[in-house]
Amino acid sequence: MARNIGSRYTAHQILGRGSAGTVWAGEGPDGPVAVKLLREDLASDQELVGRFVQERTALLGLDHPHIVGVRDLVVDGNDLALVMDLIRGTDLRTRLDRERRLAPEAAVAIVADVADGLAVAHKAGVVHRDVKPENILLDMEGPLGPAGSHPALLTDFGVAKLIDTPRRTKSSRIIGTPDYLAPEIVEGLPPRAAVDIYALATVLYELLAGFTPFGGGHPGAVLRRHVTETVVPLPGIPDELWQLIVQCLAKAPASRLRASELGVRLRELLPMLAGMPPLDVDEPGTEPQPEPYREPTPEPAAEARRRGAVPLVPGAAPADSNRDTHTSMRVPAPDELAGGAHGTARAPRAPGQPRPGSARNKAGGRTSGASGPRPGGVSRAVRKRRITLGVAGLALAAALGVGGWLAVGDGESTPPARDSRHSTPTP
Ligand SMILES: Nc1ncnc2c1ncn2[C@@H]1O[C@H](COP(=O)(O)OP(=O)(O)OP(=O)(O)O)[C@@H](O)[C@H]1O
Repeated sequence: MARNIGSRYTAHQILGRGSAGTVWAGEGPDGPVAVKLLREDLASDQELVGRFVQERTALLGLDHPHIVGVRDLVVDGNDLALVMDLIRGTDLRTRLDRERRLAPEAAVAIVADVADGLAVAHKAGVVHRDVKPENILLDMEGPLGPAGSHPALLTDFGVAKLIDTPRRTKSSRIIGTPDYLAPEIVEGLPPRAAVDIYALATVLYELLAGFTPFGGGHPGAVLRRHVTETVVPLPGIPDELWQLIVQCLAKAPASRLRASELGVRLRELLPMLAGMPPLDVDEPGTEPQPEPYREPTPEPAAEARRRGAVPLVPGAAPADSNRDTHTSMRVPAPDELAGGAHGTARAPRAPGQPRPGSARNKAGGRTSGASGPRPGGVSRAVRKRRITLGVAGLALAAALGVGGWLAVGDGESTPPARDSRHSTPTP
C-alpha cells in the first residue's frame, strides 16, 4: 500500500515501527529514501511541529559516512516526517540477537564508526540522546571492514529531542531507554554530549557481553544502578579495551572521553583484537522475580510487526520485530526504585538458567518473528522501550538520595565541561 508524504515522496513499504512512528521505504525525486512518519498524536502537537521545523537546519546539516543522513523534513497536514537515506542492511539489534555476542574486533569496529559519527554531531551541537543497537544500522552494501563488519551508521538523530517537548516532559519526566541512560539524566541534569558516550560504551559492553551492564528488572531498578553501581569486569577482555569502557561509563560526565578521542582510541586497538573470538561470558542471573507491570499494548498490525532495515533481496521480508517501543510506564513503587523487589542483574544464578533479571529474558516472548521467543523470555519490547517515567522521580530521588529527577531539557549545544559533574538541574 503506497502513500504520499508531502508532494515529493511516496512511501511504499513499512520497514519497522519504533516509539516515535513508523519507518517506510519510499521514493523521492532523487531516488530511494527511508521515511520516518511520526505518530499522529505527535504530528498534531503544534509545539512539536514548531520544534521539528526549528531542528531542520541542525538535522539537515549532519553529513558524515557514519550518520544516516536526514534529507528533508516534511510537515504536511497530519503528516510529520523525516526523510532519510535508505540503508540497505540491518540494525545492530538484529545482528546481536542473531549472534548473541560479537567478536571484540567486530564490536570495536562498529562502535568506532558510531563514535566518529557522534564526534561530528557533537561538534555541530547535536546530542543524539538515544544511542542503542536499534539506532545503529549496518550498511550491507558498504565495504567490509575489520572482522567482516559492514559500516555502521547512527540513525534517529533529533527524534528523542523532538518528542521531548517541554509540555510532554513537564513535571519530572524523562525520556529514554533505561539500559542506556547516563546517570546524570537520572539525576535530572540536562543531556549533554557525554550522555551519548555513556550510551555508546553501554552498547560496546553489550556487544561483547551479550547483556548491558546495568540492565535487568524494573526500569526503576535499572536507573538506580546507573547512579549507584560500578560496572563488573568482563572475563578475558583485553585490559586496554576494558579501561576505555570503564572510562566512558564513568558516573561523572566530565571523566568520559569525547567522541572523537573514543573513535581514535578504539581504532588503535583493532590490530590487537584481530582474530580474537567472542568473550566467554556467563550471563549473570538473579533470584526469581515477579512479573513486572506492563501497560496493555494493542496488537500491532501484522505488517507493522515486521521491521528492520531494507532486505537485500528484493521482495524478502525485512528483519522481524514485533516490539512497540513506546511505553509510558506506571509510576514505580519506592521498593521497585530501590531495586529490592526486582533484584540486580549480577546476582549468582544456577547453571543453565537464563538471566531472569534481564529484560531480554522476561516472560512473554515474541509473538512473531523468524527466530521465535527465547527460552523463558522475551520480547525486544521490554528491553528496548523508551520510557517516559513521571513523578516517580521524586520517589527515586528519595530512594537514591540524589538530586531531583527532572525534565530533561535542551543543552545539547554545549559540549560537556571537563570538570562540571555537579551542574545545576534544570528547573
Ligand atoms: N534510514 C533507514 N534505512 C533503512 N531502515 C531504517 C532506517 N531507519 C530506520 N530503519 C529501520 O526501521 C525500523 C524502525 O526504526 P525506528 O527508528 O522507528 O525504531 P527503533 O529505533 O527501533 O525504536 P525506537 O524509535 O523506539 O527507539 C528499524 O528496524 C530500522 O532498522
